[in-house]
Amino acid sequence: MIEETRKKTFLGFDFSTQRLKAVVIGEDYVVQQEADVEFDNDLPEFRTFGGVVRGERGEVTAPTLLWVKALDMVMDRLVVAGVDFSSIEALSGAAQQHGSVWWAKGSESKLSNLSPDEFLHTQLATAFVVDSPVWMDSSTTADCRALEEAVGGPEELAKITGSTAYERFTGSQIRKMFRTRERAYQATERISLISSFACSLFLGKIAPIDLSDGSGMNLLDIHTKKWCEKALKACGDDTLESKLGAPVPTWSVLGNISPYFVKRYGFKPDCKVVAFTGDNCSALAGFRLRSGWVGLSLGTSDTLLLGLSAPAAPPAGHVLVGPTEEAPYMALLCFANGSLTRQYHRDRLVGTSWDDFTELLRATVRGNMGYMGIYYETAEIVPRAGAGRWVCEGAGRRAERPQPQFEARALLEGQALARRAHAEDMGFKIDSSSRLVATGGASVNKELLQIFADVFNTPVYVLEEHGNAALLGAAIRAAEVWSADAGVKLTGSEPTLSPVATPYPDSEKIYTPMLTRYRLMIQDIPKLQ
Ligand SMILES: Nc1ncnc2c1ncn2[C@@H]1O[C@H](COP(=O)(O)OP(=O)(O)O)[C@@H](O)[C@H]1O
Ligand SMILES: O=C(CO)[C@@H](O)[C@H](O)COP(=O)(O)O
Repeated sequence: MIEETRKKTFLGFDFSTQRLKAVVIGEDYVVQQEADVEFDNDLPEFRTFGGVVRGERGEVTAPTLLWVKALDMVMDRLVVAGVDFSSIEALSGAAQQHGSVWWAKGSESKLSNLSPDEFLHTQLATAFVVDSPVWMDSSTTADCRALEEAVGGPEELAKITGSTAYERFTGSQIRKMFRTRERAYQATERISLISSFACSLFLGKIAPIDLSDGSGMNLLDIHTKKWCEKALKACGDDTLESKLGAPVPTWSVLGNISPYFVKRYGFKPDCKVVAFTGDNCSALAGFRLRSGWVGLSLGTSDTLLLGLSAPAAPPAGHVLVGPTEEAPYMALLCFANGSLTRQYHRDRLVGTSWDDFTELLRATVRGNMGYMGIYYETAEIVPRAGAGRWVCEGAGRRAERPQPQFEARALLEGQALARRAHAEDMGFKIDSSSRLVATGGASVNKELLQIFADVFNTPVYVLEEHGNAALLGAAIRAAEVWSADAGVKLTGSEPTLSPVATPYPDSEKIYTPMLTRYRLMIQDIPKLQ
């Protein structure tokens, strides 16, 4: 490795559900500038709520052009923040997982001939055949069952692809498009994940899908790291493989940045674009979790993540190819009712202030005098269930009109109990070396993290450097992949973890019986088939 003195910086993006974030780090991995664009408020013309548009039968989509316009906007905000684009050696990114982008015929040629004098969104206005189905979509149950059957059953599909069929996974979404909108399918030149779509904008051509995010499709053989032929055949026609392109390791340098960015923003022509990946994969790369540590992403979804050394087929949740060479595989468990559900009930119970919600929580005790609740404002992924609310008192009776303070705690304790119960079903074991490492928008809420610490009976940490591990992970991956590729040593080191919540000594006594009650409660919830 050589040491160089010229200033080197790295750029990371996170195209998550509700906003687009960007960060510039130095070669010491210290954050230098950042910017973000919130879809609902900054781009109201797309009429999204929480970054998405909901249909009547579980369809959840986002207008693809919204993300392109958000990129135009975030780039301008980085300019205003004083970013010197000429010092950026490499960039990478993360994006919400599973969602698909349907590129119209001729769009790759548009991507490679962009005029630097105009915004991306005006030039790509006709580049997408349909809006993008996203991870909250629950409209493909029939396609999931058909995919499982075609591959030899749910266990076989899980053995091959790391997961039984899930509605939001891209394979069943593609199958639904092929089955119900065949003209749109046929008019499609390429299908990207949201991560590889975002990467394509920087690369000036369609970027390959990376193996880690590609494992969230139910189409990839996570052992051979190639598309599973039977799964492809079940989801589309013989053009599907070429529509997807061959997947690549997440740590690949895909090429130099497109001339559009060089001319419009002053990037160096040899600034490298490193493959983009899923936000949870990127968070895992940002966390550097040790054995026994679990990542807890509290973004729009609540997601639990852990690194694995081998691709064990999970009884619940998903196994993905890992995002770095050090983390060959990862396990993931995703709950759809995360921040937006907390936010909805905060608004209902006290209005728009998190401080007022905290006051409400403080009027209750840990264990909530027996009140427990399960609140789904959107179809839940784990367990598979439709929207609904189930609140009961200590004696197990349905609580008819619980006071707002009991509801506030029942919501948060119910969520944490669900995370623990289903993590245990996935094989997660708690011992004295366990830790939760939290990230995402809600990880600033100390009371919420205290509830997680108590329910898991495990200390909770956060990253000192940044509250968004997916975003920081994207910039660090750009730096590390560039460093290995260029043979140039960087000074950055492991992120620092700070403790934010420690379990009280009586936590186990309070929450173990509640865990049993949670398991009984979910048996009575009508499941989606
Ligand atoms: N103080 C807080 N307490 C709890 N949740 C919060 C707080 N501040 C922000 N949030 C939640 O963070 C969410 C956004 O998190 P973020 O990680 O940006 O989402 P995503 O990455 O999915 O777009 C919002 O929906 C909001 O409810
Ligand atoms: O579907 C999943 C993971 O399987 C979600 O976690 C999405 O990746 C959305 O992420 P956030 O926007 O909630 O971070």
